[in-house]
Amino acid sequence: MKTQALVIRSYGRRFVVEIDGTEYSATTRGKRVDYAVGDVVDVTVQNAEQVVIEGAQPRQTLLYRQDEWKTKIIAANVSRVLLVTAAVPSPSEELVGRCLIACEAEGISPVILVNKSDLPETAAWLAKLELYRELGYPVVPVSALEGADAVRPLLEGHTSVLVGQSGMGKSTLTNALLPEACARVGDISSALDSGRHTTTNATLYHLDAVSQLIDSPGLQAFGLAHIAATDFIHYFPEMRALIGHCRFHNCTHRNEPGCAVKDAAAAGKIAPQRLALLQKLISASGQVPA
Ligand SMILES: Nc1nc2c(ncn2[C@@H]2O[C@H](COP(=O)(O)OP(=O)(O)OP(=O)(O)O)[C@@H](O)[C@H]2O)c(=O)[nH]1
Ligand SMILES: [Zn+2]
Repeated sequence: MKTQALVIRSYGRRFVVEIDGTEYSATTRGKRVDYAVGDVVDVTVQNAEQVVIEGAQPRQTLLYRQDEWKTKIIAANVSRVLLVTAAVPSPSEELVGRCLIACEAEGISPVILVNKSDLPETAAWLAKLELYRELGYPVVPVSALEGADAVRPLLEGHTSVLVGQSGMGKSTLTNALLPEACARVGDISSALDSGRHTTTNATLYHLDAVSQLIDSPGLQAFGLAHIAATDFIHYFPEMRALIGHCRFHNCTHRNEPGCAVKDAAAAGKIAPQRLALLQKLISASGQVPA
């Protein structure tokens, strides 16, 4: 029987999909394995436990990161990214900036969750993140240990994904947010989890009839090699009005005279770390802007 299914768990090469609330273990045809949690896929049902994925329906959004060599899909069809940060252990502001750019590039609305608000170290980290609130990104303090209720209203009607460095509290948040009945992982997932070489890439949970939450594994870097050098500036909201105002159309905003972006930074209108990130992304892209 052929039908459609939702990918709810990814192990890299194997998947768990859901059809009408029932989980199936899924393999793919041939070498194609680039399916992601959140994908709606066409499947052939083989028996009560197994399906084969034949292909994917077009995606509304695809959140992924890419270094020089490798693409890492985070999730498909998400409408909201919850960027989970915390004052401990050692948050990276650059990672926050990069994740925001990935969201902007895909047209997904990001929210910065500042977890562990119960810790005294949080105040200083919140002060640093004030810049991002000024740029228009919601910055929401929360304590997963104390209940995570501040997050609930953000999830209604969305497929949301938790993204962030290891140890920031994504799993703790997920557990705090899940309705009691969903907290346990289904039988198929448990069976695959206990197998060999099963790196879980992400898991989708149903919060209610219209809201889904995807937990993704911790990341240490956020490669943006899929974005063209000249496109980066479009994803910095504070720089958009300056596009086309540099003297050179292929300005790298580094050493060129008449650079509108550097002038704005010198006048205090653009934060130094934002200019530095733009310059770094353009250099790292290795592409000479056309
Ligand atoms: N004080 C405090 N500690 C928290 C809070 N949320 C999580 N933690 C702790 O932070 C540590 C990491 O939490 P996890 O939920 O495992 O973090 P994670 O982001 O899922 O980490 P990865 O699985 O490596 O991606 C654990 O020791 C949690 O108990 C919080 O709100 N307050
Ligand atoms: Zn410039």
